[in-house]
Amino acid sequence: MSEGIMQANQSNSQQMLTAGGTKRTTSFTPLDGLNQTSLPSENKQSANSAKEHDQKRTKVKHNGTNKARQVRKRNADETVLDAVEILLQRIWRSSHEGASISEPPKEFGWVAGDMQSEAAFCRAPPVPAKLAGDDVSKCEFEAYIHELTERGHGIATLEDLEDLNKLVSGGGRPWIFVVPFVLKGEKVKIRTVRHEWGYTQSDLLTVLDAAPSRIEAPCQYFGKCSGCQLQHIRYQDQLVFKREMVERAFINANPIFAKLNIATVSQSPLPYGYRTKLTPHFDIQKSIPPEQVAIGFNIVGQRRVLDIEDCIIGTDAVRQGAVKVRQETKAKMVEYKRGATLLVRETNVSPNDPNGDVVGVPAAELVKDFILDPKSWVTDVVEDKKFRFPASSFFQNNASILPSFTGYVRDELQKWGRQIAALRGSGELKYLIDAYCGSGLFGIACHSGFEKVMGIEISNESISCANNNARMNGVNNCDFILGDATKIFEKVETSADHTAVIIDPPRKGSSPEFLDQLVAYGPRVIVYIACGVPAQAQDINYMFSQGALVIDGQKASDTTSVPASVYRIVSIQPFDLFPQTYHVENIVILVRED
Ligand SMILES: C[S@@+](CC[C@H](N)C(=O)[O-])C[C@H]1O[C@@H](n2cnc3c(N)ncnc32)[C@H](O)[C@@H]1O
Repeated sequence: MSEGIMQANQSNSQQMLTAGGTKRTTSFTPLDGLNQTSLPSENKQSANSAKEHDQKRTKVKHNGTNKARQVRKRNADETVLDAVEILLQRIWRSSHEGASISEPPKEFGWVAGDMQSEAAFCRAPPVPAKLAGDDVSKCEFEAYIHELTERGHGIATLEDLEDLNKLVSGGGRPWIFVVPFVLKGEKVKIRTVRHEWGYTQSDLLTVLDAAPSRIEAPCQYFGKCSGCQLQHIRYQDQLVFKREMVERAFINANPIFAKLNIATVSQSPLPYGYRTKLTPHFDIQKSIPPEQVAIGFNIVGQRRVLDIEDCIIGTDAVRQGAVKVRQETKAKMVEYKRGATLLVRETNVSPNDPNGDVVGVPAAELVKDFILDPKSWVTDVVEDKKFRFPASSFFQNNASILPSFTGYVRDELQKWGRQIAALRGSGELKYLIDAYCGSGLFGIACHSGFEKVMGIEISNESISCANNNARMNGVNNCDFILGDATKIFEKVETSADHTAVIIDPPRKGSSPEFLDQLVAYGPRVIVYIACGVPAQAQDINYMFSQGALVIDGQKASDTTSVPASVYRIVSIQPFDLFPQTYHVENIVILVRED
């Protein structure tokens, strides 16, 4: 077995796809069944777990703004339905501005809140005649892109904007096509793939009228590889898109969140060459000779692997490592009985001795290298601090943005500490809780100025890293403990008046159990960091529904709870940790009202 193997992949019996090596222009060669609304397996898993979590949250206590979503149908991609809803609502409202009716009529379909009825979906949209037969695939149309989903897929109709306005303002509904790699305002040629509930998946054939923010994607695999979705969009416009997506996630959670002010997305210093970790993989199939096995990433919407020689979002060190592990693995492919996932991770080593101890070497003197063994240790550098952790465990993957990311949290904590002290005389922040602390990144980066930092984390391995990292950096006021985040409140002895809490849960968000205890404890400041913004927005809406959050001076009208503490949101700052992909990290700061 290669030292770079993390885990066996499930092999499948599909045919191998020969990698396309040509640079993409505005014409696309559609892969059979290519569409982005079928999620790559990793995303699908996280989407599923987020859904389970949402349901739990909804069951426990929920404001109910998204009730309708529970009844939406099996295969439909929620993000598509959301984007369609937003598009149709926008058009309908703009054409009825000033009119006495403020809501679309009920016959309008799911837009009018008639989402409980499956019939509403099927009734309204006229399926184009060409698509009405049994075989809906491979019909070609010219279509117009009016909106993007939160994953960057285009929502297209056969009507241009003017005709769409006429149709929708008259209460009609267009048929919807979902198309990858397009931009708002573009006219494109598409080929249909299959029907889903309320829309038709399609491939992009040609861009007929390109949007001004369209650029040539620099990666030869873009459009086939499932890793990146936004390379065809100018970087500054990717940031605009991501800000809109954060806004949309919050408004989806509760329309009152339209009142929130979301800052411009803080950009990554490196839009390419930023990823400090890559996990190429391969499948073994009897029908494929070992020398032809593809090593790379999944093809968009499929479980087949695309052979990828180089991934340009990787750092230089990671790209070198990827070339090496690929060569080594190909050379002994004949030995593999099953597929596997390979790991390449950037690390920092002593300039004089790459295998030597880094503990005594100042962070600024370390140099970049790569490692391939999941059991070996990585050293990452963030500002003047070193962080060590096993190569297979979690750490933020964009080192170029981490100084401004952690620096922002530290500056905000200090700023609010000063403001609270100025207002209350002696109310400064003295204690910090770092919940879901991983290997101690935020607790250690923000420790100065606090008397004590306490972290909690469910992974045994990460918690021992966190304590070692504090020691290695000469940080003496941190104590990281093993446990479920919900247990932290049993152990906290510090006064809530002097305490700030950072929470940085996994993509599925936190839990009502944690949030209830957080509000009952009532720290002065809460910093909520999230890579799963929809789940974060749901968590914040949960606080709102419990009466623990005021928005623009307003409390949830239907709450009967009397919370122990009430917060207001003082900032929402997204950070682009994942350029070229639809992912975004978001930091919400809440300050207790007194
Ligand atoms: C998004 S990571 C953040 C880690 C850390 N804050 C960082 O930035 O490096 C989420 C962390 O939460 C941990 N975690 C997941 N569920 C947890 C739970 N119920 N209680 C405590 N920690 C949990 C995971 O092991 C993971 O380290």
